[in-house]
This record gives sequence, C-alpha cells and structure tokens, in this order.
Amino acid sequence: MGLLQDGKWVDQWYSTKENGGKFVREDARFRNWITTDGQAYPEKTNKQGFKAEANRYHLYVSLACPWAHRTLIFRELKSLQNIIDVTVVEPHMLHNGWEFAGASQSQDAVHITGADEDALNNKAFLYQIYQLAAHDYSGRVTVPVLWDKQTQTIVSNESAEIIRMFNSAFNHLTDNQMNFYPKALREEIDTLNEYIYSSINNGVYRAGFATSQAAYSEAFNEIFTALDKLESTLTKKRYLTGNKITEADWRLFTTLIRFDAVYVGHFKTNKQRIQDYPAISGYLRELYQVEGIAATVSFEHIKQHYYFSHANINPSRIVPNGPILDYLAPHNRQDL
Ligand SMILES: N[C@@H](CCC(=O)N[C@@H](CS)C(=O)NCC(=O)O)C(=O)O
Repeated sequence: MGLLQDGKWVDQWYSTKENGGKFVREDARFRNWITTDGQAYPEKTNKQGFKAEANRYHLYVSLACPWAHRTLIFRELKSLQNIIDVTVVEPHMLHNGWEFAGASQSQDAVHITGADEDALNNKAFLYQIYQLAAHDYSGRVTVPVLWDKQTQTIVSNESAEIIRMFNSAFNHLTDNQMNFYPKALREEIDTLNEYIYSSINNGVYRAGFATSQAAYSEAFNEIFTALDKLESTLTKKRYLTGNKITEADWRLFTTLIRFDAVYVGHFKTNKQRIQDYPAISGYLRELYQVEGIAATVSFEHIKQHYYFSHANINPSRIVPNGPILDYLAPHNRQDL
C-alpha cells in the first residue's frame, strides 16, 4: 500500500516514527458538498457546490472498510440505490493500494467474489481515480470516494460528510424523509460521534497499527473504557440517544460488526469480545437486522482485507476460518 506524492504513486506503509509508535490518521482532502440546489454548503464557503441529481454521482467503496461501509448503509437507508451506483474494490490492498477486479499485476493478489471492475472510468487502481481528479494530488488514497461523473472529479473522500449529504440532499428525488441527524439531537450526536470516533472507530486502528507497547496499551484502554460506558448506556436505552436510531448508531455499528470477526485477533483488542457485552451485542444484532443492512456486510471481504493486506501484522497472510457469528438471533431489545 502507499500514497500519491505530487501525483506519483509511492509504495509505503504508515510511518509511526514521529509519534512514538502511534498511528495518526490523515485528514481527507476532497471536502466538497452536494446540496439540493447545488449551492456550496453554507459553512464551507468558497468551495464548489454540487447539485443533487439522479445518476450523476458514483461511489467507490471497499466492503471491508468501516468508513466506506457507512456510506453504503446510508445509500440503503435513504433509498439511493437507483440514484447513486457503486463500484466495489478488491479487498486485498497491496503494493498498488486499492485495486479493481481484473487489474492485478501482483503475484499475491486473488480475485474475491463481490469485487468489481471499474466500468465507469476503466482504471486498474483507485489511485488513478485520484489522479483523474487532481493530477498533482498528494496524500493517501482512501475509500470511500464520491465521484461526480459530470465534472469528472471527486466530490468528497470523507465518509462523515458523505453520509450527511445522503441524509438530506436527495430527499426531493427519493421522497425518503428519514432523518438520522435531526436538529434537536445534533449536539448530542456530535458529542457521541467525537467520543466514539477517537476511542472506538479509530481506537481499534490505533491499537492495531501501534508500533510501541505504550501506544497499543493506551488505545486498548480507551477502547474498553468506552465499551464499558456504552454497555451501561445501552442497558438503559434502546439506541445511543434514546428511542430513535441516529447517525451515531450507524457510525458505531460499522466498528462493532468487525470487532469479533477481526479486531479481537488481528488488532489485539482482546480484553472482551462484543459477544461478551449483553446490551451492546443485542443492540448490534438489532441494527444488523434492519432492512437492507445485512446485505451491506461482507465478512469475506472484511476478513480477507485485514488479515491479508497487513503483512506486517500477519506475515503468513493466513485468514482465519472462524469465528462463528450469529447476528440473526433474536435481539430482544423491543421492550427497552
Ligand atoms: N477519513 C476517511 C478515512 C477513510 C480511510 O482511512 N479508509 C481506509 C480504508 S478503511 C483507506 O482507504 N486506507 C488506505 C490508506 O490509508 O492508504 C473517511 O472516513 O472517509
């Protein structure tokens, strides 16, 4: 895996040297907004605006990636399936970074069912999509990517902002008025997001990618302190903010669903499994059972990605066969 430097691909793993063995995630660089009327997002003045239109935008995702997963979930919840189409990259992220089906020149690479060719731009690698948008781009080449077919550019590569656009900008086209970021709950959702992002969503990566015992232990402790806190919240409340599913729940979901399958082993976040938390595990099953959600979850892509791509963590590249997981079992959360 690597990154683009002045538009050129350089094969390079994350550097943790400057930060005492800590993994620090880079901020996304494409931060434009789609709005109903095409005017720039008011808080981000002087940015180019993009109008919500059917079949104008395209999503590039990995089914393995928790951030990309958020966008797929919102595409389902907000009835955008016929308006925004999707290309799924191969789960193995190797010397060329994310690649499309049929592209591989790497000996190690194997095609995994469910990955697509790039039928839209006919590229082999995701970094070439970034080059199309900005020929001199410098930075990491990440999923998700929200692509604009009309102006041939990347609207956004920040999942947190893509799901906000999906939540509201296309309502007039889909007639789906569901709102996962209602005004009255915004402050609470923002606070939850911030805490859950640093301690859990990114916390598991900070544990897994740490290159010093101290950096790993710090992340490990933050994860389990946060999970204990959430267990207590979810014992009393059906969802994080009460009786309504919000964006905060879906952002937590994509990490929880990967936890027992991958993070416990591969990222060494093994104090407890999610299965060992009665409230969190029931909550996780309930979210998994929401219509359309199970189809966005691919344990094959998830396990293949992490265990095979991170050869510095798992040099044998053996992908475990287990664990047995049953997210269709009754969740028993109705009475909360
Ligand atoms: N801030 C981004 C982060 C996305 C991200 O880090 N995606 C990972 C996959 S889970 C990626 O593509 N990593 C490739 C890299 O860092 O080179 C978002 O939430 O959209």
